Parts: sequence; C-alpha cells; structure tokens
Amino acid sequence: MNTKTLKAPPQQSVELSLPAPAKLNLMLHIVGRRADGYHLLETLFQFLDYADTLHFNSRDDGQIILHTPIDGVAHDDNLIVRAARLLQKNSKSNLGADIWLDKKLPVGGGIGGGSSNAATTLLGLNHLWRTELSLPVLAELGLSLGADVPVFVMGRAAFAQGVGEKLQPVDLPEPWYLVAVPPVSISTAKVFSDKGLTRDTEPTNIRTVLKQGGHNDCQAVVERCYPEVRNALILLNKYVEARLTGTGSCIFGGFPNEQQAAKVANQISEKLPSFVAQGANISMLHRALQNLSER
Ligand SMILES: C[C@@](CO)(OP(=O)(O)O)[C@H](O)COP(=O)(O)OP(=O)(O)OC[C@H]1O[C@@H](n2ccc(N)nc2=O)[C@H](O)[C@@H]1O
Ligand SMILES: Nc1ncnc2c1ncn2[C@@H]1O[C@H](COP(=O)(O)OP(=O)(O)O)[C@@H](O)[C@H]1O
Repeated sequence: MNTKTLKAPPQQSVELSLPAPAKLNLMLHIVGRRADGYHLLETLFQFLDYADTLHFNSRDDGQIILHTPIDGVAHDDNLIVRAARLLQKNSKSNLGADIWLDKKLPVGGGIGGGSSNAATTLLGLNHLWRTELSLPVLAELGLSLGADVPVFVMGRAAFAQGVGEKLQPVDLPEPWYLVAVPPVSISTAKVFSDKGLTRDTEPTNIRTVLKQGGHNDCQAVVERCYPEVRNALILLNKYVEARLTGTGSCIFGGFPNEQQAAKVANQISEKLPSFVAQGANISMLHRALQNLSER
C-alpha cells in the first residue's frame, strides 16, 4: 500500500468531512466509586470551537481503513476504527469506510480528542451509511468506547453524573477560553488510580453548580505528579484564574472576548504553547450536521 498518497484525503472525492471538537470540564467532582472501579463524577461539559477534522468515504467491501495513524496507537485500537466497527455490527451495515484524520487536539490533554473522534465517526458513518440509529442509541453504543463519548454524541453542553453518561443539557455563557497545552500527555487511568485522589466530594446538583461553580478533584494529583502542569498553572494564574480540564494535561481560563485571550496567549507563548477558542453550548459537529440536513 502506498501510504504516502493516502496520508491526506483525496480532496475531490471526499464524501463527508466533519469536525470532532474539544470539550472542557468546567468543574469535575469525584463523588464515589462503582463496584467495577469506575469513578462516579459530577462534571460540567462545554464544547470548544476547536476541532480535529475527519474525512469519510464509504466502501462497498465492508473494510474499515484509517489512513492516518496516531503515534503509539495501533490501527485496530484507534477509537475511530473501533467506533466504525461498533456501528457496523449494531446496524448490520455491509458498507465499510476509508477515513482520514486531521489531528489538531493534543493527545492525552483532557480535552476529549479520542472520545470526540469516536462520536464523530458514529454520527458521520450513521449519516453516510444511512443506518438511521437515533442519538440516544448512538450515545449508548459510544459509552462502551469511553465515558466521555455520550456527551459528544448528544452535542449539548451538559451537567453530567454517573461516569459521565447521565446528561442534563445546560445553557452556559460562551466565553473565550485560553487553553494552555503543557508538554506532557496524561493517562486518564493513571490519574484515576492514584492513591492520593480524593473520591468523597459531597454530591451537588446542577443549580448549585451553576450558581457557585466547583473545582476539579483531579487537579491536586496532576499538580503533584506532573511539574509541567504545576508550572503552567503558576504561570497562567498570573493572568487569569486557571484550572485543569478532565485529568489534564490542558489548563484553561475564561475571557470576555477573543482579543483579551489572545493577548495573554501571546504573553505566555515563549514558555507555554496554547490556543484560543470560544466555548460552545452546541457542538461544532452538531452544527455541521444541521447544515448538511438543511442543504
Ligand atoms: C476524566 C474525563 C472527564 O471528562 O475526561 P479526560 O480527562 O479523560 O478527557 C472522563 O471521565 C474520562 O473519560 P474517557 O477518556 O472516555 O475515559 P475511559 O476511556 O472511559 O476510561 C479510561 C480509564 O479511566 C478510568 N475511569 C474513567 C472514567 C471514570 N468515570 N472513572 C474511571 O475510573 C478507568 O480506569 C478507565 O479504564
Ligand atoms: N482517535 C484517537 N485520538 C486520540 N487518542 C486516541 C484515539 N484513539 C485511541 N486513542 C487513545 O486514547 C488516549 C486518550 O486520548 P485523548 O482522548 O486525546 O485524551 P483525554 O482522554 O485526556 O482527553 C490516547 O492516549 C490514545 O492512546
């Protein structure tokens, strides 16, 4: 196979291109643990207008081929390939797909790149293959791939409970965020298995969170284990109240407009890479699908 020619999608013949946006956890409380070891969370998810892009062409032979590998992730382990095969199995579709990924979201950054790639694959191929599974069915399928997949499938900013699958949509302000990317990739499983992680925050509710905010229980562990993140927080906190998203490594702060966020991004740029993006209550993926259905 000539991988060189396959690295980029064949521009003219791509049937469908869709974004796979990032998320932030504006707060993340750990309120307990299930018998299977998974943690019970309360978290506020908001999307960012900042995304990977996935390109899809359908195939008649049923094969799923991802042409753009991610370093350190085997083809068949990639959440894109796993999501495509899961949809194939559950829809009994005979079709396959050629898929290309333009990766922009940092891997292991706590902004949900892998889960978002999986959700975009489920919704994208559901559209391309005309398999017509409903969003709740796709969200349930997605949950078997990762705790974060359902929120990306549903596409609405939400207060989440359980392991992240019990979703209550919320309307939040949509500020501009500066998201700093410390030079480290963090394993979610490693943070959740840390002995020092506190797992006993009092359960709260959506109204209290919207009024009083919250914190991220993973932050203390990540600050202790990763000096890159600790130092990034010290730096960004000089300009704005900064917090970890998910299990890290990314940290973020909110601004009333793009200019103010970009100014700080510029001021820290020599020490800390970052990007600026607006918060979104409806994900870019859902806005793109809406546009398709209106065409
Ligand atoms: C912590 C959060 C917050 O949004 O995000 P990230 O920082 O990973 O982006 C998520 O709950 C992560 O969701 P996701 O990245 O899909 O995690 P999964 O693949 O399901 O789980 C990875 C591993 O983390 C642990 N895990 C995950 C979720 C959870 N509620 N409890 C856990 O204990 C388990 O050990 C699991 O094997
Ligand atoms: N398409 C994908 N994009 C990113 N990571 C993936 C993908 N498929 C599998 N992975 C695996 O999922 C892990 C978590 O990645 P990612 O979703 O970027 O981070 P986080 O869970 O911190 O938001 C990666 O380290 C990688 O091993």
